[in-house]
Amino acid sequence: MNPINVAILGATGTVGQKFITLLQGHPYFRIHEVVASPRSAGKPYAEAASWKQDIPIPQDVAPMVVKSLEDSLESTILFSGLDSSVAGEAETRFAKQGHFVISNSKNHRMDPDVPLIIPEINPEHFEIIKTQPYQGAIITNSNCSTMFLSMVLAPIHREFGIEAVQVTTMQAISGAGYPGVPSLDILGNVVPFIGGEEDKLETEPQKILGTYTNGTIIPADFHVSAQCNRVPVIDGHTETLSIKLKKKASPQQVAEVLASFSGMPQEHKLPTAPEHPIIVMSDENRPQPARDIWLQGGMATMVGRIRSCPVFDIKMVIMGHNTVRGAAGAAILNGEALVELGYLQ
Ligand SMILES: NC(=O)C1=CN([C@@H]2O[C@H](COP(=O)(O)OP(=O)(O)OC[C@H]3O[C@@H](n4cnc5c(N)ncnc54)[C@H](OP(=O)(O)O)[C@@H]3O)[C@@H](O)[C@H]2O)C=CC1
Ligand SMILES: N[C@@H](CC(=O)OP(=O)(O)O)C(=O)O
Repeated sequence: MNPINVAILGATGTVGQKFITLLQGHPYFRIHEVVASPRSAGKPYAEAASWKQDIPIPQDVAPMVVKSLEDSLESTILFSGLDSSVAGEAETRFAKQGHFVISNSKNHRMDPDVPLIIPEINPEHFEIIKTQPYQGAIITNSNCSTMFLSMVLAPIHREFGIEAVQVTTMQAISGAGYPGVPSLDILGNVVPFIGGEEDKLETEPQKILGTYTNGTIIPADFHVSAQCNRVPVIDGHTETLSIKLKKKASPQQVAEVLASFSGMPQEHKLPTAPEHPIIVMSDENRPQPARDIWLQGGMATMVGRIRSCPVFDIKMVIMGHNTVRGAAGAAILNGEALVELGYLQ
């Protein structure tokens, strides 16, 4: 396959930098354009970005002149890590122009004709892009905490049915972008509020686990109650859950269903797919963000402490890399699925 040219929208940001890192040597995609705010536009990328990754800025990207949202773009796929203040209007405009926009931003996630894709769970939802009034399309991935939550709820819901979920998050500071949360607010502290986050966790999983019929996504019918906290961890969102099941199951049965879960990315061996999307850990003090986020290249959801809940039925701890599986890696996997399933004609 000839490499497909891609642009990174919001290329200088936390998610944008992760896109650039993860796309090095990608077998399908080649970075052709980088786009950011008027503050960065016109500068070489290396000068515009406050680079925070563990590898140097790739040599082919460093001298690229940053474009602005007003420029016309040449790339087929636009991976978007745009600030949500500008993502909504810009992504619509680019889709109208014929680009395939694969977005991390919240703006279009709940639009009725926009799929909210986790390809292990709902690749059939891609079909809805045919109903969009654009020459191109908009495809979204979920909020980062929703990603790990949905990944474990999907196999449990399929096997046992879910009535209700209570989730409490401990979210890393990289989730707030750069420069993000001031150091004096977060060092030695926990902030029990992340604007808009609880609403996303309470609505996005039902759309992802919903049923696609006749051009509509009918949301799954369980309730989620979420409480979200920012904690002084650099990368890795941890969540504790209690789940009320429709059909009773033992912790052992739940663990088996989670450990054996896989989907379309694994069947098609997509380049960014983790071999095992869910890793069930047996040590009683795992998963931990400082130890476990890079398992399966940062693309897995780690699960531990699966046990009975005296109030609901089952409780557990889950964790994943928020800027990889929770953001850039998820969007790249969606791009690979889009290509593999033949939607990019
Ligand atoms: N961090 C995470 O873990 C996750 C983030 N997301 C979402 O991804 C998106 C990006 O997040 P993140 O990378 O953390 O944020 P950052 O604040 O780190 O980066 C924001 C990016 O948007 C660009 N931008 C800001 N204003 C404009 C503008 N007026 N025109 C064009 N570009 C602009 C910035 O460019 P410049 O540098 O020039 O200002 C920068 O490249 C957000 O919508 C966020 O909600 C989703 C899931 C997880
Ligand atoms: N709000 C998330 C990151 C994020 O930007 O989410 P969303 O894309 O849903 O706005 C966090 O703070 O960790």
